[in-house]
Amino acid sequence: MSGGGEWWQCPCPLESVPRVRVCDPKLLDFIREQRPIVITDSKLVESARHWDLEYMEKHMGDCKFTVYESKERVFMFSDEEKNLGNYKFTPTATKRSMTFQEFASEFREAMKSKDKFLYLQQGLNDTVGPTIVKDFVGFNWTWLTDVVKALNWGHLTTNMLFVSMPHLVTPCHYDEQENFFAQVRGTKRVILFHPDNFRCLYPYRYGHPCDRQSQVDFDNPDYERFPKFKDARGLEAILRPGDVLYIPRCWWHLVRSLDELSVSVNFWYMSPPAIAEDIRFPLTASQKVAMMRNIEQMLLTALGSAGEVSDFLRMLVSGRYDTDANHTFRQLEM
Ligand SMILES: O=C(O)CCC(=O)C(=O)O
Ligand SMILES: [Fe+2]
Repeated sequence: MSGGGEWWQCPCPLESVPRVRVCDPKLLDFIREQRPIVITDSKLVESARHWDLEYMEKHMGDCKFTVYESKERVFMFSDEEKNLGNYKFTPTATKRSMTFQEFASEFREAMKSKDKFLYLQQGLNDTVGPTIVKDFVGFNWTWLTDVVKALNWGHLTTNMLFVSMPHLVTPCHYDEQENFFAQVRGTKRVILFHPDNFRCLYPYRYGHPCDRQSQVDFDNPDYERFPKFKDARGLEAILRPGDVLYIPRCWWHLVRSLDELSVSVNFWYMSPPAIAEDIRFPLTASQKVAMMRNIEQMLLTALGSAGEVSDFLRMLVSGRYDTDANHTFRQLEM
């Protein structure tokens, strides 16, 4: 992927994510309909507005943070523990553990030497210093709790803290939780795709360490391998301090940090519990994604290897479901 300060050209056509004020009566409808929006003026993370490198270095305490280090600007997420299919895969980023003070000093060093890139990504917990805890308690939980209650979402699972050098990229992927993504400092550009772009974005298989990530390199798309990527249609949002982006579950997103230092905190929530009687047919695109994952998981567990799953799916589909259904009917009617 390209780096530097130039404006990155996304290969897909993009429209803008609507910006909606916190007091707008349509806000909850957007979220209920699972449409991404940028919520403004919520003051959700206002109490963290002074979180810069110096402040965090002083107040984060001695706890350890997960920091990814890479020679490239692209930080593809991977998890070897999820490698149930025993795929051969070498991550480009190294996962390290360090205090915030160590991170801050390596950050400054790397900004000068430009020989490596660092991205801190850590779930916030109560091991951070008391001043940060106070800022965290000062988040606008009153607003958030009311919204989450009105939406009937499940519980808050994680507040991920992202501290990034300029022009780093989290490549296109989807998560399985609802996300309020709050920009604290600096600017981020987020590209989003509706879950019905699944066939255009070619996720790695379930059981691969890069599960839920697109295989398409957005800087150099291989249209021969991934021909439907041409049909992908996205949305884009520029997030500045105070903006909160709602990323609905199973929506694809690619995130680029733009300036000196970017600090973001997300709020990952479990979706409303799926009660069998409440499931409406036909399924929504995100429910289909969830169903595909369940099927892939079941097949990998039952058949034991990625190769067996491949053979099984081919046997199921070849000459049967990969042909035009009407064509088959016409032939039968003759
Ligand atoms: O900010 C980033 O780099 C990634 C954020 C993200 O993927 C998320 O919050 O789900
Ligand atoms: Fe994500």
